Amino acid sequence: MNLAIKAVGIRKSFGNHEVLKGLDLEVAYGEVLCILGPSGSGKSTFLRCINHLETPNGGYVWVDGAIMGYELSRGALQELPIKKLRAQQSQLGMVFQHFNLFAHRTVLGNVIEGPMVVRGLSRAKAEAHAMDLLEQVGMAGKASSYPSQLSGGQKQRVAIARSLAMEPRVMLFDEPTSALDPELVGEVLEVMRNLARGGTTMIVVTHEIGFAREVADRVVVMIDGEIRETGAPGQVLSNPADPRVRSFLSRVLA
Ligand SMILES: Nc1ncnc2c1ncn2[C@@H]1O[C@H](COP(=O)(O)OP(=O)(O)OP(=O)(O)O)[C@@H](O)[C@H]1O
Repeated sequence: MNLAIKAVGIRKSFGNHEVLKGLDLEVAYGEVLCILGPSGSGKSTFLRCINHLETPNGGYVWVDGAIMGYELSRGALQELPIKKLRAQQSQLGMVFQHFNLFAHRTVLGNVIEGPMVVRGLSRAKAEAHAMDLLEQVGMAGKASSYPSQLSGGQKQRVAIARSLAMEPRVMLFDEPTSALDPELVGEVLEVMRNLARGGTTMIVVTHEIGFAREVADRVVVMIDGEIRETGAPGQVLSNPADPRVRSFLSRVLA
């Protein structure tokens, strides 16, 4: 069986600033991987390179065995035209720190938009599926509300349902709780915990060490554009081998 994600030698620079210094990562289907690390270590950039929201300057990413951003044409790799790239990207659900909901659409309208436009589902099918997903994230009762009528935690739960509606192979979360008031963090983590229990493949960039300890199958710690440590949460979080990882964790766990 293919890996869900395989990334090899991912490099990314902005001007002279080398943000990612050749990262390798493999994620199996059903796995939950949490990426931790200090602010500015390149976690978000890595996630954005995985789904080609940023084009890496070096290295390749495979999603279910297909190389992201390229196709083989006459024996050579050619960059994908934008339409094909968008189709590939839709295999990766992305949940951002800021929810990016359409303000002028209802909750239901937000969730059915992608499946109707991109997957070509009928309104009735898209609506039935969306209501199931809204039920799953505890938001079915707000289907006809507008985003401005929701709390941050509720908006993020809708954003998660909207990503799931595209039936992605992998869900990517980029600090999904860091813009939330502390009392709203728990409800979003609970939805993510349930997804993980249900077997969803997930890569989660997070500062929530407790969530990583409890839910992750594997934890990766990035420092200064490199993966410095990877392993089971118990081992990485309690007994890291790398001194810089030890120092980062002792700061955040203090
Ligand atoms: N589009 C961009 N243009 C220029 N520099 C960028 C861009 N995106 C990210 N960077 C820089 O890359 C570095 C890594 O940023 P990134 O957001 O990936 O870090 P992070 O580990 O996710 O940080 P945080 O935990 O604070 O979100 C930072 O120095 C940032 O300023």
